[in-house]
Amino acid sequence: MAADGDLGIEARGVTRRFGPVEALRGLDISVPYGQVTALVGANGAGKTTLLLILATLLAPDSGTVRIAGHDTLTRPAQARDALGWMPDTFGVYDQLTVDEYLVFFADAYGLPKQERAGRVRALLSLVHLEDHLGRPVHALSRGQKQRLGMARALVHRPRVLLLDEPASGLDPRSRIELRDLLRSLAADGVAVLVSSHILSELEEIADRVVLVDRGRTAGDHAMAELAGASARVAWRIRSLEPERLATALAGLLDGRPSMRATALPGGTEVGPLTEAEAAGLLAELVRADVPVTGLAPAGSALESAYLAMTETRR
Ligand SMILES: Nc1ncnc2c1ncn2[C@@H]1O[C@H](COP(=O)(O)OP(=O)(O)OP(=O)(O)O)[C@@H](O)[C@H]1O
Repeated sequence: MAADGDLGIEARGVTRRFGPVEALRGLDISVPYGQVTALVGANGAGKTTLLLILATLLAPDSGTVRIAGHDTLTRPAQARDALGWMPDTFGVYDQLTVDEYLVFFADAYGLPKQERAGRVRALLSLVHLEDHLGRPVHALSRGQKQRLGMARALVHRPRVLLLDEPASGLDPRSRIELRDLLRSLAADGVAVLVSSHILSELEEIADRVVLVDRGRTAGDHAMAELAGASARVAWRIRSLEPERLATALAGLLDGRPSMRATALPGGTEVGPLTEAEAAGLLAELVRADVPVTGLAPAGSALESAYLAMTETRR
């Protein structure tokens, strides 16, 4: 566990209500510097509410929030200086050009005038929007707006970065670039907190996963622990004789209700299994003379872990 001084974000016992809805019910979260932490949870779990509170845009009803060591209630300006925020929806500055938009935020953060033009150019190049200089923001596509939002969040070189669903509108290449950018920011010591429903992507980006369930923290895990050899995931098995495979699997899985076998166009999905269990299953299929031509993990380990964690609580 990281020491207090290593934490870019530290929130304790955060509650927030909207009328009768208890969006947050005593949530705790710690986000260390130098790591990407993923925030995952079902629709309505409270992720956006938490991010808005961390970004000082919404006040909690109770609890404490520290950004880069600054209490957001007593030292909001210092907290804001330390953090970059990329919301899931874009702002209301559509009439500005792409560069005017970034200059506006550079000014708002008090960037010295002589640094401004260089910083704006560097940011546009970082998010691959340099060809859009001078174009109005409203003429950008959704994904391009998201990339501009990323540049905006980084204008003042924040030590803490909050991103709400940053990959939702991005094309495949931009997603890979976002992943690389977040990894390099973490390598530079930034504390990154990113919420997303795309678990297979988070698996490649995040060092840690915080699971939010109905307004509370329901788990805090190192990705290596969830996605390592001991993680249980679904496996895809191919056979020259699918019917024989199905019969053998039905026998082998009988009496193991937590295990499923589903025939899919690309093979039969079986699981969840650890690597050792998958190897054991393969040996049994071979012993039963099933002509197996392939066995490989299917889907994402984080997805399986998420489904297992949310299942056990219902
Ligand atoms: N401004 C608001 N007024 C009323 N209720 C709200 C408001 N904002 C959020 N809520 C409620 O608070 C709960 C948490 O919402 P929140 O947007 O934080 O969830 P989320 O985890 O971000 O969900 P999603 O994955 O769908 O984006 C939901 O029940 C939602 O309906």
